[in-house]
Amino acid sequence: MVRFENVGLRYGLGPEVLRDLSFRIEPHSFQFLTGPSGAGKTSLLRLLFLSLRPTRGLITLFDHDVATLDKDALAVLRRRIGIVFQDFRLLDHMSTYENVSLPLRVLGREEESYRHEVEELLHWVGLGERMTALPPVLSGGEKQRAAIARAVIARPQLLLADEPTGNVDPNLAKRLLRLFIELNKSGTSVVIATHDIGLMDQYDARRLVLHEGRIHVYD
Ligand SMILES: Nc1ncnc2c1ncn2[C@@H]1O[C@H](COP(=O)(O)OP(=O)(O)OP(=O)(O)O)[C@@H](O)[C@H]1O
Repeated sequence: MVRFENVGLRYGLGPEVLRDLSFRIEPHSFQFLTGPSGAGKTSLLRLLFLSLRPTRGLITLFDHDVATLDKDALAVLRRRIGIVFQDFRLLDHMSTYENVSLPLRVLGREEESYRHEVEELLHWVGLGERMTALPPVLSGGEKQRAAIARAVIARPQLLLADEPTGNVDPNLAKRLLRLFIELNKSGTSVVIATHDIGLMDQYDARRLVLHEGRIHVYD
C-alpha cells in the first residue's frame, strides 16, 4: 500500500530531518509511529498524506510513484486517505455535523443516505449533544473528536492520525483507540503518531520509531 525507499526530507537549506527511510505499510495493518518531540513524526505523516514531497528517494502510494503525479492526481489519491491533524483543521463556519459529513459529500453521497451514520458516529465519540455547534465554541478535546470522526467517516483505505488522543482523558483515549482498532478490522491501514506510551501499551501493534531522522521498525 505504501513503500518508502531511501527517502530523505529537508526543509529549505536546513539539515535532513528524515534520512534513508525504507519501510512499507501493508494493507489492513496497524502501526504506531513514535519518537521524541521533533523526531519528524508530523513530517513523515505529511509525506504520507502527499502534502510534502521528499527531497530524495522513492515513495509509492496505492501503487503510484508519487513523484510522477500531478496536482489533480494527488487530490484523487488523497480521497482514499483519512487524516487527523494535530491542529484539527475543522472548518469554522460549518457545524460539527457538517464538518464530519464533508468527506461523504465530497464523494457525492446524498444526505439522507448518510445522516444516520454521521449521527451514530458523533454519539460514539461523545459529541451527540454538540452536533450543531460550530468549532470555535468546542473545547480542545471536542475538536479533536470531531476531527477523528471526520477522518474515519468515509472508511478510508489509509488513516493517519497525529497525536489523536493528546487532548482527551485516559478513558476517552481508550474509547478512541477502540474506534481505530475497529476501523482497522474493517480493512483500513492505520498509522497513529503518538508520544503516549500508555496508549501504545494498550494494543500490541507494530511500532515505527523515529530517532535522529532514521526509522526503526519493531514488528
Ligand atoms: N515547516 C518547517 N520548516 C522548517 N523546519 C521544520 C518545519 N516543520 C518541521 N520542521 C523541523 O523538522 C523537524 C521535525 O519536526 P516534526 O514536527 O516533524 O517532528 P515531530 O516528531 O512531529 O515533533 P512533535 O512530537 O513535537 O510534534 C524539527 O526539527 C522541526 O523543527
